[in-house]
Amino acid sequence: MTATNKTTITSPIPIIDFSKFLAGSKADKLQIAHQIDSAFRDVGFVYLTGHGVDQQTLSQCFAWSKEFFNLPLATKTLAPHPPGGSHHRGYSAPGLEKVSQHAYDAEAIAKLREVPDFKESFESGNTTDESQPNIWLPEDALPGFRAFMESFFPLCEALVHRILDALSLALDVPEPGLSPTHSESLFQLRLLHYPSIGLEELKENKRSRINAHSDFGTLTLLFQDSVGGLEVEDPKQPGRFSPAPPVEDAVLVNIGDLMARWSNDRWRSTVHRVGIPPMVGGIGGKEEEKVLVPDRYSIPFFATANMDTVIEALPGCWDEERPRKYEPVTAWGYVQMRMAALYAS
Ligand SMILES: O=C(O)CCC(=O)C(=O)O
Ligand SMILES: [Fe+2]
Repeated sequence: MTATNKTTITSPIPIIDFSKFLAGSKADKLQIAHQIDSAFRDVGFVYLTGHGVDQQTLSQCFAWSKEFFNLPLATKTLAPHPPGGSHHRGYSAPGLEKVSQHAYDAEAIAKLREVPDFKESFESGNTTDESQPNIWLPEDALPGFRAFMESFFPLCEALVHRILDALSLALDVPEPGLSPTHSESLFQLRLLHYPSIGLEELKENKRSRINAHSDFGTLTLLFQDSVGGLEVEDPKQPGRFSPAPPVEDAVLVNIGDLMARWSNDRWRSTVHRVGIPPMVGGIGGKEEEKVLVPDRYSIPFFATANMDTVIEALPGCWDEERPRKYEPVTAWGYVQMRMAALYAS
């Protein structure tokens, strides 16, 4: 089954009922693990329903996100994201971060930053992560926000671990599988707000929502509101994008670059971007002149492996016919290289 939403936008991304993995028999678990494996091989993305994070909690998370971004700029900047890319926590105002696709030299990064992403974000990590302490607003600026985010974080963390269990089963990674490689809290919960913007600005590429990029960790969970606009590149036809519309009760899960490398490119780290939503004439929608593209809110949760994990081809991902393609690298060395490109100095 592939994804369709209420306005029948079709997408190449399959929808899988993860409750059959979470609570099913051994045979059910194996079946779901193989389905996820095949989605990650084909498109690098999968929708999971029955993922165990309840809808009410998710609605609350979106409501908190809206409240946060509705605060005056002067208040939001009381939790400022530090300059540079090594401490990825706190609030980033529109225009600060430009997502780049494998551009490491200063000139290439400067060029990408000419079309600013028009979005603002708030990042938080695990409360126990001493390498990147969280940066919160003073409690009285938005009472309850911190407590909610601290309670939402472990729900996403738990889901990532169960998806890693499924992947371990698919590859026959010996017990305890991949889950322990994510035991040290290198996760990042991001609240994203794309403010309402004139359609022409997006069409004429004066500003973008989020530029085409791949994620650079292992797995990303993405919860999105009903606005749409997320698009994924066809791995077989670079430059051709199809919609990844919001699907009721589903979390979208995708592979990041580190996991693609770890799997010896069995799984794809697919390029994606946020463009004009179908409802105002984006890919898959009707050509209609509306002046304003509505606000979009999304909540990605990024996972990566413990920094000392040596990333070298996983079992089941290489053999004589498919030799190992990459030198071993630690997760930390790899992430640092990618982060440096995010915030040009
Ligand atoms: O807002 C979205 O749906 C996409 C966000 C995203 O791709 C990212 O933050 O890496
Ligand atoms: Fe992304």
